[in-house]
Amino acid sequence: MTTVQKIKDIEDEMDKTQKNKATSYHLGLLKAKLAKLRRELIAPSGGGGGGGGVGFDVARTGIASVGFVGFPSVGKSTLMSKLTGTHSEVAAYEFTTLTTVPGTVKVHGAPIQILDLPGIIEGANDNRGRGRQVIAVARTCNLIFIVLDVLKPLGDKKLIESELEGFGIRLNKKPPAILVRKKEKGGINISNTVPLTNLDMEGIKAILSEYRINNCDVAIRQPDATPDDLIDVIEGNRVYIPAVYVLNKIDAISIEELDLLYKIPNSVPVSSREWMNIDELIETMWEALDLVRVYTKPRGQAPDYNQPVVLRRGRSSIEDFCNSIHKEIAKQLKYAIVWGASAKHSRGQKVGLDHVLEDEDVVTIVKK
Ligand SMILES: Nc1nc2c(ncn2[C@@H]2O[C@H](COP(=O)(O)OP(=O)(O)OP(=O)(O)O)[C@@H](O)[C@H]2O)c(=O)[nH]1
Ligand SMILES: [K+]
Ligand SMILES: [Mg+2]
Repeated sequence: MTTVQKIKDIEDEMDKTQKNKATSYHLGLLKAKLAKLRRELIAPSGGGGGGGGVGFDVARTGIASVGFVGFPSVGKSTLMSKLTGTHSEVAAYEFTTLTTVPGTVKVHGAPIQILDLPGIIEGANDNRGRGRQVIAVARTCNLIFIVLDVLKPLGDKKLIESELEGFGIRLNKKPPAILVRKKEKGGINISNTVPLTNLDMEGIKAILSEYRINNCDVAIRQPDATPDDLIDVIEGNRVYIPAVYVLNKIDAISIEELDLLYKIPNSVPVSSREWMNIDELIETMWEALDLVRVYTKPRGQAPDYNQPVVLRRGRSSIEDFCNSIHKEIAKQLKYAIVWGASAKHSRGQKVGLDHVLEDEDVVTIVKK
């Protein structure tokens, strides 16, 4: 039996199994088995897997990258070309784009790399089409634009999501607040700081046993944690990436139809070809990227608002700020003065290397 058939069998059995207390253990086992098979499926039998393959790996530039994922001919290249001014072939036939095409767009002073990708088809993680390479690139992006054709958005949305999920990409989700610490002995210890709604002891035990984990501490701090969350933590190779649903070709539908589309969370309706609502799309991109702009103020002078130093959230300390200007600066720092949201007061706060900056802060570096 092939892995794909085995997966299908388990999915069928899960569909047939009623979800209740008595079946928690059984369902937990099935879910863990399924996760292991899916891993087998995407693990490369020869060459790469995580890597892109010829033409898929492109040089990364800019502070963050946005990957365009979608079925063929939904308008990915039309959008990317107009957004960045970089040429990427557009045509009415499917699979016009055959490789990663990079471009750059400057948003609020920050250069953002845009990666136009080939269309994917259902069964991408079964390596049909170029799905595997496309999704491998998507896995390394800071934001994914899932581009949908408004004439068939909902069905396509589900399919694309499940292709990405199959590759360990978790969209618009935080890593689960679950800790699994394996030990040499002592059996299994499960503790939860919150009442659990989707996970019970039987289910947890089944999953651990399927992974042959006999000694460990499990600490759960998330009330709605699911068996899949636990499996994600055990598997450990998941990536958590924000996604925006770009509903393209709104020029082809009526206002009434458009009203319904607005109900899809994290979505922006646009027309790439007619350049409709692109401003909202860019603003949404900016917010989803969650970048931190820092303006430099030389001592005794006005801040330079034209050339922000752009940092990523979580890597926005004074040290990160110094390093992004020049490797030596952090060593020479006596202290920094900060104005803005991260500062305790408006007079300018004296801070050290580990101070965390916020978007639009102003910084003066004082050297030793
Ligand atoms: N009506 C309408 N047509 C569009 C829009 N954007 C793109 N198209 C058309 O859709 C077709 C496919 O556009 P592409 O940009 O090549 O689509 P793609 O997603 O890059 O396609 P592949 O690279 O083949 O996956 C072309 O005929 C475009 O002119 C839009 O906003 N409205
Ligand atoms: K096309
Ligand atoms: Mg294209």
